[in-house]
Amino acid sequence: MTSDVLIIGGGVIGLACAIELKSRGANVTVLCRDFSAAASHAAAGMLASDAENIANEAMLSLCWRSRALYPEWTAKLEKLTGLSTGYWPCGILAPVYQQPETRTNDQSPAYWLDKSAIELYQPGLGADVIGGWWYPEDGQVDNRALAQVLRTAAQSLGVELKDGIKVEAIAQQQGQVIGVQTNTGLIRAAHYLLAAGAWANELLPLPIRPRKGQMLSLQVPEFLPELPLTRVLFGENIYIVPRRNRSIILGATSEDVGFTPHNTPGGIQSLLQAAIRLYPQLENYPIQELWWGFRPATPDELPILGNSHCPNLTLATGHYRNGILLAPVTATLIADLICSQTADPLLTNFHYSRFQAQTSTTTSMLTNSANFTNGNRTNLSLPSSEFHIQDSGLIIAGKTFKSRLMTGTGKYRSIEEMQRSVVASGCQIVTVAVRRVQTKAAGHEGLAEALDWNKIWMLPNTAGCQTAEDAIRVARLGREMAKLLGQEDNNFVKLEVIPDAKYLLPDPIGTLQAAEQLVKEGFAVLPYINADPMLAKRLEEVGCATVMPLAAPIGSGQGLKTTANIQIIIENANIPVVVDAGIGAPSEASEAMELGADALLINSAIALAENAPAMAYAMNLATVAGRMAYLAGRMPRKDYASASSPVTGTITS
Ligand SMILES: Cc1cc2nc3c(=O)[nH]c(=O)nc-3n(C[C@H](O)[C@H](O)[C@H](O)COP(=O)(O)OP(=O)(O)OC[C@H]3O[C@@H](n4cnc5c(N)ncnc54)[C@H](O)[C@@H]3O)c2cc1C
Ligand SMILES: CC(=O)[C@@H](O)[C@H](O)COP(=O)(O)O
Repeated sequence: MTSDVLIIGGGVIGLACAIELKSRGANVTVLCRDFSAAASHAAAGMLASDAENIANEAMLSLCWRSRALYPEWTAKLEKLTGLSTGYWPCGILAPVYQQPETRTNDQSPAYWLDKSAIELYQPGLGADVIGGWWYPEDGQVDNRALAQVLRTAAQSLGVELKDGIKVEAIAQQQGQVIGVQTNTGLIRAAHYLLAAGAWANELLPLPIRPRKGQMLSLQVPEFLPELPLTRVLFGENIYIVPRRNRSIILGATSEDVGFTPHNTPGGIQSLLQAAIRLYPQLENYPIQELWWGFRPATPDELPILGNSHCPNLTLATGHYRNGILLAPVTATLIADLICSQTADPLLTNFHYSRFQAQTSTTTSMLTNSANFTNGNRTNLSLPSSEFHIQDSGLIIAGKTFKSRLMTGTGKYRSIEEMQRSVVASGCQIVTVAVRRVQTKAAGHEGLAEALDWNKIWMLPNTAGCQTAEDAIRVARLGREMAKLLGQEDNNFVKLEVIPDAKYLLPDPIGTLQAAEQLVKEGFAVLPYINADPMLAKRLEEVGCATVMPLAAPIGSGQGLKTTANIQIIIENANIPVVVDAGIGAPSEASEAMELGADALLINSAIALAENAPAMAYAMNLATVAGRMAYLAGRMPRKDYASASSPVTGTITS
């Protein structure tokens, strides 16, 4: 199937664009990994152009234009589907506890209400509220209802919606996108739109980071026949959004913790405290639901809209706190651009190139991997090819690494050999056995000082721990060790719980127990496991940052002995799968990457090679080659031969 426009991402932005493009005559397909795992479902749905006090003029214009489109846009969608979006131009009231400074943006219609006026406007506010701003033009939409309406509308218009499809890479050739590599194969279109929200930088090196927000909802008690709140309350570190269906949404925290899942007691407590201070009677309302989501944040907090470095790829992402509000205007501007090549002047303010000094979207995966040198140049001479496939690199717990090969530090004949091998491997993550460094075990003296931790990310591991308790303790020591070596924000731990000395096979139960505890303590946990798909899923569910299934026992060099199970793990994982242990040769490293592993951890095969740095270099190339081959898409296996040259036109006697 080839469509005119293929959209990556089915949040409100992808769906709103799909509908607009379809209504202008395009054939549209939307690929989405999971329609409900989206910021669009997690949001509060405020349309807060004025209450947000936006200082950037272009952004303010964009927000105003979008808010102005809302009544007609939602009316059309509701007519088409017969469903309600919950659009409610209810205004936003922003109570304050201290005399406010002047507003950054004095162009918005905003009215100051003193204490007595605000009490009349909204009875029941906290006693220490001294007044507040009233923004009559702002409002809200029920974002979950809106997402459902958008899906229904898209379907009824004939947009092809494909759920459960993960785009793994954007394939490019000669400056054009030639297809997207997915978990179900390569899919092609004439034009592509990237609308993958907080996950966009898994596909292109755009500076988008997830900004987690925790939320909860309460229910208006039955003994209150009327809604106690009929407008949004926008307070300090809290907003309270009353829905017409008697839910009251409270949000939201703003946390820079990567894609760490779950609600936390601290997060929910801070919301409840702020909400009760602002509107005390909420204290007694029943709690309905808790959830969290990831805002797609850019460094300047403005979206990335418009053309990309490829003429047939358009960008609509990075909407951060205002994506629900900005959906209609984004759809209009993007459809103008794709269908009529008309670029609204406003778009220049949101072009990706404003970040170009910090990030290059045209660097290829080959170039990235080959040139990464930990500060020392390796002598890699890979061909600079324009037939590369864009690959953003490996993302673990919100941190991006260009290299997909991790190495260890043990078993080398000398520190100097280890240093040269680490450089030749091109790796950016090196795992270190916390216990051995702490006890200065043979071969580990001076190890911590031997590598430049400004350039290499330390992955402390719990090698030598036989129980969950032991591993938890050593993980905490590891975090301190990383801090001491200058990596203040390093919360990574490679979790190994290994009671068995002969095969060094990990204890699945101890690993799961330790992982659960360490995730609660804020660690990014990378558990070493047997290649067990069920265990991998459970570890993902408790919030691990990766899973690290073994290819074969540690140090055995037996190669990929667990292929079938690793394949299942890869198929089902939403977190990176790092094949760890047992790889003996570059062909095996490549094979694991060809299967779709996100990364490899290789120690013994490098350290025990006759020429360790040369083997490290070979493993580097094999990792890149395997990844590239995976992204390029292997030809299907066939039972019979099929001639490579044409069978017609031969000379017959
Ligand atoms: C707690 C919270 C409160 C918020 N409150 C508000 C608010 O009150 N008002 C407001 O205007 N905005 C709010 N926002 C922001 C708003 O939700 C987002 O800006 C908006 O939803 C972004 O929409 P999107 O479609 O770009 O991304 P998303 O809604 O995140 O959708 C992206 C989709 O792409 C899919 N995807 C990602 N990668 C791939 C891939 N490789 N292959 C296939 N599919 C992929 C994901 O599964 C997802 O379904 C809030 C956000 C949060 C988290
Ligand atoms: C260093 C480390 O973490 C190893 O325990 C890892 O499992 C790699 O195994 P190989 O040594 O078999 O590559």
